Amino acid sequence: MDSFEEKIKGLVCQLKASISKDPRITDHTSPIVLAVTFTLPSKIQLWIDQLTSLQNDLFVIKQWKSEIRPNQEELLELCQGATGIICILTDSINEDFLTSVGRELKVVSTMSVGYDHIDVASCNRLGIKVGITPGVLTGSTADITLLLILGAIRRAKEGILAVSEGKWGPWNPTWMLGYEFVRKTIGIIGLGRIGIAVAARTIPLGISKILYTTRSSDIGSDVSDNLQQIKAACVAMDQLNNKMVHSALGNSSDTGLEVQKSSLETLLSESDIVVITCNLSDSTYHMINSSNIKLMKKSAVLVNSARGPIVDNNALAEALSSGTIFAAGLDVTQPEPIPANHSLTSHPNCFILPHLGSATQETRTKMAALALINCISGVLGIELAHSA
Ligand SMILES: O=CC(=O)O
Repeated sequence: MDSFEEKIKGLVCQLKASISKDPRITDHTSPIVLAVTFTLPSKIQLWIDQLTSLQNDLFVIKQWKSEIRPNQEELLELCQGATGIICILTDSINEDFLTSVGRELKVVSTMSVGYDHIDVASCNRLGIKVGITPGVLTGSTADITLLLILGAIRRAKEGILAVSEGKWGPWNPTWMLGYEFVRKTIGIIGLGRIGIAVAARTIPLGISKILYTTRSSDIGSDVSDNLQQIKAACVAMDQLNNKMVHSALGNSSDTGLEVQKSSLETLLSESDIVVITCNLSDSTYHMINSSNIKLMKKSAVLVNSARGPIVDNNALAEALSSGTIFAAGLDVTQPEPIPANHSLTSHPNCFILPHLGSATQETRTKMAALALINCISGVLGIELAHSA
């Protein structure tokens, strides 16, 4: 965070110089307008407040402060004439919006790693930069994905419901059994930063094979080597801890980890845990549909921490009801929020969280810092730290 603070400090100094009324520094005639569509985490909001106090006829900050999200008309009103916009993933930054905002717009900086809510092709055509916040949310999103995997595979939702609904009877050896990870295969659809972090988190639980799809040619031997090393370290630790007793990782001589790129079909049919961590795009919309969900094992779980529309909800609801798959864990749905009376919401085998992937104090602060850095950089015409 310190390096982010330093970076923001430097950029704010440059911005201040640019909005100073000194004619030797100021070469722009229309004011710089920053539009911020939400209230940032407190540490970063302080920077926005500081900038707000500098407002003059060369610099204006407009910020949406209400808890209720703006509708499209209100969003446009807020952003009209903006030079830079800091937005979030629920703001629809489409072509109409971009052209209506006006010609001064230089940068749209979203506080998210996903950018399916922004028409990047139109931004490129109009010369508008698009800032995103990758990297800083990898760990927290991987953590919540692991929570979903565990919640689905160990029937957490059913267990919680049984307790709250008074259906917790006497201890029963065959009641509410799930599955474990030992010698299982995890399939990661879209093995990028988050996918790799998820895979790494499942290795200590006993996973022995990772299948993956990726847009790039493959993940590279360094990533694969790192995953192998995690496995070797976990097995060594397990052997040390369990010399005389049951080994948590199963057969202690089973030290290998297979890491293989595969087709979607092979991944779906061979994996015990299928995790979606890819981007939403035209080619991944409803990628998990009624025909390919049938390829999955009856005992398999499907986890989505990427974007809701990658999974066809109806197909998933049907697969859960018919026992085609064992359970699902979702941090994202289509739509969001998913209605409380939706068939997936009430499904006992569908463990749903309300898009909490990056929701930690630390991560959201870093994301906001990066979004601010990207926005000021774009306004000043400096290369963005991370662009779409
Ligand atoms: O979903 C969260 C993000 O894209 O940052």
